[in-house]
This record gives sequence, C-alpha cells and structure tokens, in this order.
Amino acid sequence: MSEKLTFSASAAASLEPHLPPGEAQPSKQPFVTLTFATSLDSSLSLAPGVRTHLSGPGSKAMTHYLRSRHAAILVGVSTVLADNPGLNCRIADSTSQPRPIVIDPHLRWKPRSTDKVFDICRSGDGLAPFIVTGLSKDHIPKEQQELLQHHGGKYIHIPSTKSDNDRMRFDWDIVFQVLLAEGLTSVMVEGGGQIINSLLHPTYHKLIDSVIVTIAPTWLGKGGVVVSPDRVCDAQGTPQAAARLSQVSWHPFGEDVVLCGKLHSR
Ligand SMILES: NC(=O)c1ccc[n+]([C@@H]2O[C@H](COP(=O)([O-])OP(=O)(O)OC[C@H]3O[C@@H](n4cnc5c(N)ncnc54)[C@H](O)[C@@H]3O)[C@@H](O)[C@H]2O)c1
Ligand SMILES: Nc1nc(=O)c(N)c(NC[C@H](O)[C@H](O)[C@H](O)COP(=O)(O)O)[nH]1
Repeated sequence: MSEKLTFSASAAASLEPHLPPGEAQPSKQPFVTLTFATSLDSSLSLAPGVRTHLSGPGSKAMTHYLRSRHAAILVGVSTVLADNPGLNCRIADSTSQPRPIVIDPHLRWKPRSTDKVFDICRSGDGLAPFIVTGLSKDHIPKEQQELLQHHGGKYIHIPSTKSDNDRMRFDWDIVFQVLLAEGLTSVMVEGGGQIINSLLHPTYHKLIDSVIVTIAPTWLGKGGVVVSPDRVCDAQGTPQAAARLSQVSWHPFGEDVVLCGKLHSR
C-alpha cells in the first residue's frame, strides 16, 4: 500500500477560495481547476515521456488534497504513458476519490490489468478511468472495453472537431459538457503540457474557474515539456500576453510555492 499523506486544516482553509464549493451547485458547466507543478524554467518534466518529481512533500499533499475536492482528475494520454499514474487521492481518511479522465483521441494507451490505476481500483483506493476518445466503439478492441468495464470504467466517444496534421482534437466546451452529463461537477486538469497549453488559449479561459500552480526551486534545462501557450496577437498583429492571472495568492509549502489565481472573472 502506498504511503498516506496529511494536509493541515489551516493550509486547506487558505486554498478554499480557489476550490469548488463543498456542495455541488447546479451549474451549466463543471468547476474546472487547472493545476500542475513546474520548474523555474516552466518545465513539467525533463523530457516528453520522462516522469519527473518536482513537488516536495508539502505541495504533493496539497495536490492530493485537490484530488479529494474534485469529482474528476483529467490528464492527457502522454502523461499516462509516461507516468503510469495512480490518479487517486492518497490523503489519509479522505472519503472521496476522483474519477480519472484520460484524453486519448487515437487510443494510444492500451490498458492492461497491471497498470497502476487498475491495481489501485482493485484495492478499493481509487476509481477506474473514463477514456475520452475520438474513435467509435467498433474500433476499440473488445478485451480493452471489457477490462475497463470490469473495473467500473468506460470509453466515451467525442466527435473530434478539428484536424490538426491528421491529429484529432476535441473542443474543450464539448469535453466538459460530456463530463458534466456524467455527473462530474468538478474537474481538476493535471496535465501534461499539451493539455494545459491548449486550455490556456484565450478561447477557453471562460471554462477555467481556478489555476493552482506549484513552483519548485529548480531549473530542468532545455528539452523539457514546457508550459507555454501559443502566442496571441491583437488585430494589428502585435503580440499580447496569452494569459494572465488575477486575484492572485502565493502559498509556501516547504521549499515550493503554490500560486493560485483566476484567468477571468465570472
Ligand atoms: N509536473 C506536472 O504537474 C505534470 C503533470 C502532468 C504531466 N506531466 C508530464 O508531462 C509529460 C506529458 O505531457 P505532454 O505534453 O507530452 O502530453 P499530454 O499529457 O498533454 O498528452 C498529450 C496528448 O493528449 C491528447 N490531447 C491533448 N490536447 C488535446 C485536445 N485538445 N483534443 C484531443 N486530444 C488532446 C493528444 O493525444 C496528445 O498527444 C510527461 O512527461 C508527464 O510526466 C507533468
Ligand atoms: N503535482 C505534481 N507534482 C509533480 O512533481 C509531478 N510530477 C506531477 N505530475 C502529475 C501527473 O498527473 C502525474 O501523472 C501524477 O503525478 C502521477 O502520479 P500519481 O501516481 O497519480 O500520484 N504533479
């Protein structure tokens, strides 16, 4: 069994303004939190596919507390392939587990029962994933569908709305609407880089309720997976900041600092 984490009530209280309401309110869209851990050079990992520990014990517990406060935790398929993540909450005495959501338009992940997420699910410490794909049921191998179903997960088909170099891309409005229809009223988006960069585009700021970034005092160097959204220009073609936070607060956790803010005011 993995180690259990603790997170103090006072630290939890300091984050409260940035978290989904305790009781889910009826809403037309889920409460979406964008959260990740980054180095001083804005890297999420040393290189694509390389699992890299950035968070110290305090901010790691903070991330797991966030997991306890959201109905779903969403990651891109490259994060699953790189990290073999558990995607559960390991806070001691937590009573709820988030539903893992994997964005995998082309089904690059071939789930196996030995994957950590299924181990955790069998031991009752987490939930099975919902895999969001652009492929229809006929294209999904039967044994993968059965494995998922057996653990309580499933594939969810979403039409891809854009084709970018033959890669299927989802419209985030549709993704979050589909998750809300599944009863998932809050979603914590944890990465990786492509997922975060696409959500930081101004088109999607209206969907993001909260941004919570752990900053670790380290430089990973060139070649990492970097958080840096596409540049935005005004009507004259002059470059503008792609995104800026407001209502900002900074919270030290051990050697890390956690930055909370909002991308827009609702
Ligand atoms: N430090 C952190 O907090 C943190 C968090 C998560 C992941 N990571 C690291 O990040 C790396 C993975 O990041 P990445 O950028 O390579 O991949 P990613 O996890 O963002 O996944 C990319 C894939 O997600 C899918 N995708 C992304 N946006 C999509 C959209 N709009 N529509 C449809 N599909 C979409 C595509 O299949 C794409 O190839 C790994 O090394 C992992 O360890 C770090
Ligand atoms: N907060 C945070 N600090 C880090 O240093 C780091 N590498 C991640 N990465 C997030 C990513 O979503 C990983 O996949 C999970 O951290 C996998 O770990 P779990 O088994 O689910 O705990 N997140």
